[in-house]
Amino acid sequence: QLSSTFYDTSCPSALSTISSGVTAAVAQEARVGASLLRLHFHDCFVQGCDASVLLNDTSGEQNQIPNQTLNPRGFDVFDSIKAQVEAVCPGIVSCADILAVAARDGVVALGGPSWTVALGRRDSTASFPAQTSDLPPPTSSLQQLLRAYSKKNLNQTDMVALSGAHTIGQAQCLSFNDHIYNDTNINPAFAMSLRTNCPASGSSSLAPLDAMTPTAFDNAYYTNLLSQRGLLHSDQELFNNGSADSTVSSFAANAAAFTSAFATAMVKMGNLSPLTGSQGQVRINCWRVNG
Ligand code: HEM
Ligand SMILES: [Ca+2]
Ligand SMILES: [Ca+2]
Repeated sequence: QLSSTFYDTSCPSALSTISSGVTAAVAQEARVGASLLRLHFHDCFVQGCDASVLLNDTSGEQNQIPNQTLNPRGFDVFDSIKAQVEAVCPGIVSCADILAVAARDGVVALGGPSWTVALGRRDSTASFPAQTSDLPPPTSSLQQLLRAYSKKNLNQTDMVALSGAHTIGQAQCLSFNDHIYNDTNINPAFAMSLRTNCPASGSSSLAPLDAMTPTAFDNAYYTNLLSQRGLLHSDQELFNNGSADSTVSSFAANAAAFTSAFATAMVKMGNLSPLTGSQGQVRINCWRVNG
C-alpha cells in the first residue's frame, strides 16, 4: 500500500530535492520534462512502476524497440537527481518513487497540473525485456490502444487523457514517417511541411509532438487532432470517427476537464503493480542492481 507521507520521517527533504532538480533541468532544456514523463510511462507499463526501465543490462528493456527512442538526456538528468537524493538520504528513496515524482514535477514545470504522488515503491532486481510488448507502438489502431490500456485496467477516458502527454516533447521521424507519407487522415499542409525534414524511409530527425505549443503542457494536443494534425498514426487514431472522438472534443474544448482527467489517470498509472515492503530493493545506482 503506497502512501504520500512515506518519506516524511525517513527523508523529509526527498520531495523538495527532486522538485528543485527537475525545475532546474527543465528551465535549462524544456524537453527534459517530457523525457522524464515518458520514462515513468515506459516503467509502469512494463511489469509495473519498479524502475525496471532504468536498468541498463545489455539484453534488458532499454534495448527493446519501444525504448530505443527514449531521450538519453532524460536518463542523465534522472541520474543526477538520484545522486542529489542519495546525498541527503543514502539508501532510502527508491528509483521508482523518484521517477513518479520527477514525472509529475516535469509536468508542473511546463505549466501542467499537479497531483499527489503516493510513495513507497521499491525497485526491481531484474529487467523484463519481453514485457516491453505491453507498450503500444505508434502504428497502433484505436482498438489496439484500447486493448493495451485495458490490460493495465485503464479505461478509454484514461487512455485519451494520458495520450495528452504528447502535448510536450519530440518524436523521431522513424516514428511518424509512415503517417505523413501514407495515411490519408492527415492535414495535407501539415504532412507536406513535415516531409521536408523526414524522408519516407525514416530517420532520427526530430519534430514536436505538438507543433502548436511544444513546451507547454496544455490541451493543444487535442485541438491538433480536431484538424488532423496528430503527429503519430496512433495519435490521430483517437479522433478518426471512432469511440474516442467525443472525449477528444471535450478535452479540446475544456482544458480543465483534460488536466483533471490527466491527473486522475497518472495516479492510476503510477499505482500499477508496485513492489512494496521488503520486496525488491532500494537501488543505490538506478542503472544497476545493488551488488
Ligand atoms: C497511447 C500510446 C502511446 C504511444 C503509441 C506512444 C508513442 C510514442 C512515440 C512513438 C514517441 C516518440 C518517440 C521518438 O520517436 O522519439 C513518444 C514520445 C513521447 N511520449 Fe508517448 N506514446 C503513448 C503514450 C504515452 C503516455 C501514456 C505518455 C505519458 C503519460 C507518453 C509520453 C510521451 C512523451 C512525453 C514523449 C516525448 C518524449 C521526449 O521528448 O523525450 N506517451 N510516444
Ligand atoms: Ca517497470
Ligand atoms: Ca502543448
